[in-house]
Amino acid sequence: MNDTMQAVLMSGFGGPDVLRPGRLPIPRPGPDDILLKVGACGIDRKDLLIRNGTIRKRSAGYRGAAGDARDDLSFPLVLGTEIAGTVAGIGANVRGVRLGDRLASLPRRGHCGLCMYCRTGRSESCASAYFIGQDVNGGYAEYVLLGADSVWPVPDNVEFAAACMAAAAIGTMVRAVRDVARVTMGESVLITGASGGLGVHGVQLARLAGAFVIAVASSESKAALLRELGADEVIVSGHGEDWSGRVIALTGGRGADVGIDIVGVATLKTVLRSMALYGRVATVGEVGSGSIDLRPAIVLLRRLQILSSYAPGMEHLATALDLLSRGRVRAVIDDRLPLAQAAAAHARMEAGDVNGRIVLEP
Ligand SMILES: NC(=O)c1ccc[n+]([C@@H]2O[C@H](COP(=O)([O-])OP(=O)(O)OC[C@H]3O[C@@H](n4cnc5c(N)ncnc54)[C@H](O)[C@@H]3O)[C@@H](O)[C@H]2O)c1
Ligand SMILES: [Zn+2]
Repeated sequence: MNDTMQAVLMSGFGGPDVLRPGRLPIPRPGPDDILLKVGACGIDRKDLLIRNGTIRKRSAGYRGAAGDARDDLSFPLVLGTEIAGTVAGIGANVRGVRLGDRLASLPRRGHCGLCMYCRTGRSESCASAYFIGQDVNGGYAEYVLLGADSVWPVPDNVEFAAACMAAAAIGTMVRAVRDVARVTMGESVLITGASGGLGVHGVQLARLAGAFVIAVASSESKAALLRELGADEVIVSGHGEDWSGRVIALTGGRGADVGIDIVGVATLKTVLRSMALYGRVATVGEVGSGSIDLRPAIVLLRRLQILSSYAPGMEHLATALDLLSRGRVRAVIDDRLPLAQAAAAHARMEAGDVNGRIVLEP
């Protein structure tokens, strides 16, 4: 094995041009590491937020010590949290993984396994977990280090370009649709940001749950794809418009039973206005600092529940891979690009010109 690898190096915060192809030593697995040869790495919106400086700090879990001052990210950094590939090296403490195994990863690792959250199936809230492609180098590279606590086997009939999305783009929506909003047969479900990486899978999952699906998208070409994926109705709207009247009309004057808001500041208020009495709203998007003004009466008088759907867990990753394998959900791949095209892919996502996920294939 040659001892260097191709990687996309982020030289600092800025526009897409801070991402440049370069070379790094192939990382050596420590005792708790799995060395993965990357088959595919999806580009998550979070990668853009790290690159443009919206997210500037390491996560609190990085050193495992709660209360430590959080350090600034250091450069060069390799982005990439949505990873699938083949095991190429195994640390001495890792059990249950063999060379050549095909694996997909959660966006984080380092779960302690002992805290209240780890022991109750909520390890996404473990204080010692840290992020791949933020705190440590990620998947925009030929090789990446993962943890045994962050991986799940990929079924033989699922290609890496689909498997890499199983955690963030699909698993997050499994949690939002099934566990948080608890969508049931016959309900109406409104989904914003529907043509993005999370949304295209959320539409399919809500339909799979038996719902009547109303998707919001920004162009007619995106609407056509959403209909093909199972959306019953698509509202085509410019960013910032109030389309709640359309939702009310499409639901016979009642409003939607469930709202899955994948955008955030730009849409949450309109989602709340679109809800039926007793509506449940799951917020998925927006880690920026913007805010909305909210009249508490709208929540009270409509008897609304506003819920958070934070991050996929291992069970969501496993379920997503199973759904892909059984053909119940289709991974929507906008484009497959070599590592050298990472900056161009970021530019396209900034322009909003993407249906589903762009996937890098080293
Ligand atoms: N809750 C979680 O665990 C979790 C996990 C992954 C991603 N996310 C977040 O979910 C969001 C979506 O992620 P993604 O990877 O699908 O992103 P994406 O870029 O693939 O898709 C975002 C979609 O939102 C639309 N959009 C963007 N700005 C808009 C605006 N102002 N008004 C209306 N529509 C707008 C875009 O056109 C696009 O269709 C991001 O905020 C991301 O950080 C959350
Ligand atoms: Zn823990």
